[in-house]
Amino acid sequence: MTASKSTLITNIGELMTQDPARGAGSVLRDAAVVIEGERISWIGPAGQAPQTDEMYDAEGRALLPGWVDSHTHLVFAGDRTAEFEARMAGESYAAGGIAVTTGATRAADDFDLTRLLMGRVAEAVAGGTTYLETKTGYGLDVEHEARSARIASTVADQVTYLGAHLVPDGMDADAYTELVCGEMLEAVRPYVQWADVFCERGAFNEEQSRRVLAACRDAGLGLRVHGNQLGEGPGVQLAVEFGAASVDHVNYLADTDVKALADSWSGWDRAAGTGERGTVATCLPACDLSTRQPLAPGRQLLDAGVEIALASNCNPGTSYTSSMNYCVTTAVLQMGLSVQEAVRAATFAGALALGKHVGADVDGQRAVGSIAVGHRADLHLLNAPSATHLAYRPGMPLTAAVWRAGVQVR
Ligand SMILES: N=CN[C@@H](CCC(=O)O)C(=O)O
Ligand SMILES: [Zn+2]
Repeated sequence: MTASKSTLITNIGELMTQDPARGAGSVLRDAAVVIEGERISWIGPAGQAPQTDEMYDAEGRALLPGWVDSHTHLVFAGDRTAEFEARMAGESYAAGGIAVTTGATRAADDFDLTRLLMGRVAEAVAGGTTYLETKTGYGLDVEHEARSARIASTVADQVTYLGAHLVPDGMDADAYTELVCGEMLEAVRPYVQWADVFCERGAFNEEQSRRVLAACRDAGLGLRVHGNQLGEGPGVQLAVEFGAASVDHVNYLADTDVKALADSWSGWDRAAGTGERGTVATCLPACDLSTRQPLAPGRQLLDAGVEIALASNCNPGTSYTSSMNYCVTTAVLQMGLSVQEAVRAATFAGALALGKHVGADVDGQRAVGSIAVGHRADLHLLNAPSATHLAYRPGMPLTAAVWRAGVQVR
């Protein structure tokens, strides 16, 4: 066996590790990092760095963990510009638009769907995303959900089954829910790690959502929920009750929802990043802006003790961007998060939402979302001396270089 190539990234002006184990030392100055193969093998002061095969001079710029985008819908064909234009002219978002994308997705062949997905992942990676979840949900029959799951599994790091995205036109909601929990679940099962349900007015009600979550849990899948996007509803409570890893959107929360989420984290030490984890509240600010919904109450949730993640929700209906830089910028400028909090939400907490946050070699896969020895070498070099520039210089092209599993991909 040949030894892995080692690369020293040195002269890092600000190294934001997002490793809670480092406590107050989680931001290092004049630092260096060594990558060996796909993993991080050393972190420390630049002056004490070991000899390596190769060297990369960061020229005093800031190095962060690569973004972990824990919520995307990238397996689709077609275009919804007209719907977006109507929304900008005053229409509100409704779940029914999903049917338009379903028609176009079913009509695309495997080659085109794969090409479109790969192009979108490449865009995300070029923007600093190094670990990415994506969902089915634009197939909505057994054949096309299974095909979406299979194609997604060849490109994304993790795949979520979202057969329960919309009841297809002409189908009875209960009969469709039955299909989602039975034959469709069996067909996608080899390709997916997670299941999700769009628990919302116009999509799946509480009872149907409960059936989907129970069936998918019994099939051994991890759970996530689209909840409380368009109004208050049962999504958050269901997610907590089922021990879902994440509930996403969380725009309209009753006090009891915030309490349920906070209670799920009562055994967790946020500063140390250890303990019994709860249900992450995943905020999707790009979606909130594109649908003109109030931004999710990220500040309130953090203050209540909830771990919040930021994700792009890249999809053709409500959020046609995979820019995590943009999500972080918005979280700081408009949601009241500090830069540290926003970066943590888009890295460490994203990994938490996908179960990939602690230790190395969890289930044979390395942890992501923080820069620590043994973790996957997923790194994002900014074209700026500090992460603060993400909010200070909104919209600027701040991604200078990206390493994904140890390979420089940009
Ligand atoms: N809310 C449900 N699903 C997507 C939107 C899907 C669509 O409109 O195509 C979301 O997360 O926003
Ligand atoms: Zn979504």
